Amino acid sequence: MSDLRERALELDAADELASVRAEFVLDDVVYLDGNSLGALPVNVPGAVEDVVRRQWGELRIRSWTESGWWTAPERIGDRIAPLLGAAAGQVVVGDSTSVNVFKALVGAVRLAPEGRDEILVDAATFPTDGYIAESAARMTGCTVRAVDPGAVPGALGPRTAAVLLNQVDYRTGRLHDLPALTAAVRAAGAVSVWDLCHSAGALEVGLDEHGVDLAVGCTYKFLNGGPGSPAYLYVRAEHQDRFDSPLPGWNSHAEPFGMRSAYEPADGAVRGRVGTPDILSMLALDAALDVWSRPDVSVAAVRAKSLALTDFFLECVGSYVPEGRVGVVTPAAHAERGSQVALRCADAGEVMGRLIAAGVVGDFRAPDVLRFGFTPLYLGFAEVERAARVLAGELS
Ligand SMILES: Cc1ncc(COP(=O)(O)O)c(C=O)c1O
Ligand SMILES: Nc1c(O)cccc1C(=O)C[C@H](N)C(=O)O
Repeated sequence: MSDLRERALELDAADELASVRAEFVLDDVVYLDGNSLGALPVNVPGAVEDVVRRQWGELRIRSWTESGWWTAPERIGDRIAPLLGAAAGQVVVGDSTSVNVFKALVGAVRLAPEGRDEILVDAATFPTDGYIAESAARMTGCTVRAVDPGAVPGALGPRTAAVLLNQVDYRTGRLHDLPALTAAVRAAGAVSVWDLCHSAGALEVGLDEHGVDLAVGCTYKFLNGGPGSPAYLYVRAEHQDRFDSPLPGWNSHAEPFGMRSAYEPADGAVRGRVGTPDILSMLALDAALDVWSRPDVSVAAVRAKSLALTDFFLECVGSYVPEGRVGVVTPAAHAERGSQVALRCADAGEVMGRLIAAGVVGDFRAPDVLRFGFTPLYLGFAEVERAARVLAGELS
């Protein structure tokens, strides 16, 4: 047996999260795409069946109160909050990430001091954030400036109203310095908005500790909520009274069943709601979050294993893949690495097609990136070694 295979077995034997894999439905495919769609937790089908057959089928309308449907957005928000380093009462679940980017960014400009008219946006952002920033800017009389996150401190000025950044870049896997960038935005008197899609459930975020103003993220990646599961919005407690949502629906009204024509916003995280929550998806997510209640599962343990997995993958790639065949895009420094590894090669699209056919699932991001996501809750080191070995075979 090769040294790396032997070491993988030792690492698996010492892995304190190894038993968590049994909480997920998996097969012998090496699944390195949990940064796009997380795997199915075993308890979700039964939970969804109960929601459909009993709560909807038998209780029908009574479930809005008796099954807690009406308050599910803020209750599940409070379950996600500790994973983001947020105290209760600041996170609400609902709508897509795109919609929450819109609420957060327009809300951020409205929170900013009068007269500020520029929004800074991560130049490499996932496209939806950039499109929405343009529209939010048109609505609020701002202009958008695209900047590399590292250049944000130098770009901040008296005109900056809001800054929209990703904690982890979806393509490169680079982890940006959320504490330092948030502090710089705050010092400039502007309002920070973070997209946590590729960091929540994979690493510590520390929203409260680092003074983040607003944040959004999806739940179908490292939180394993299922395809299209609802996103979340964080509004820092100190801003909630002044948070002016651009989508004030009846669900965020102080008295929704008063059916009044005049809008009066609810207090707290509820102010981020819009319309009727997507209960089936939301309660699938609720069940998916149960894994975080295990005493052996914590964000710190997940982050430690994530770094060990990505370190080991990079070592295996370095050892198996012919020199110069791929470039490593993801930073080597732990402080700059999310929970994915991106490799660059000219024929990445075809290579990924062959890799998937060979039982190793990652994804391809145009024009030339092979992207591999590492979900520590269900991945083992032997799988990582196998993925690198199969990849090397497809590359030679
Ligand atoms: C960083 C980032 N933001 C936003 C989105 C899109 O969010 P949604 O399709 O849930 O609106 C994604 C992925 O789809 C993403 O990676
Ligand atoms: N949200 C997705 C979808 O609805 C279909 C396919 C993929 C996705 C993704 O999540 C893409 C992902 N945000 C990315 O980082 O590329």
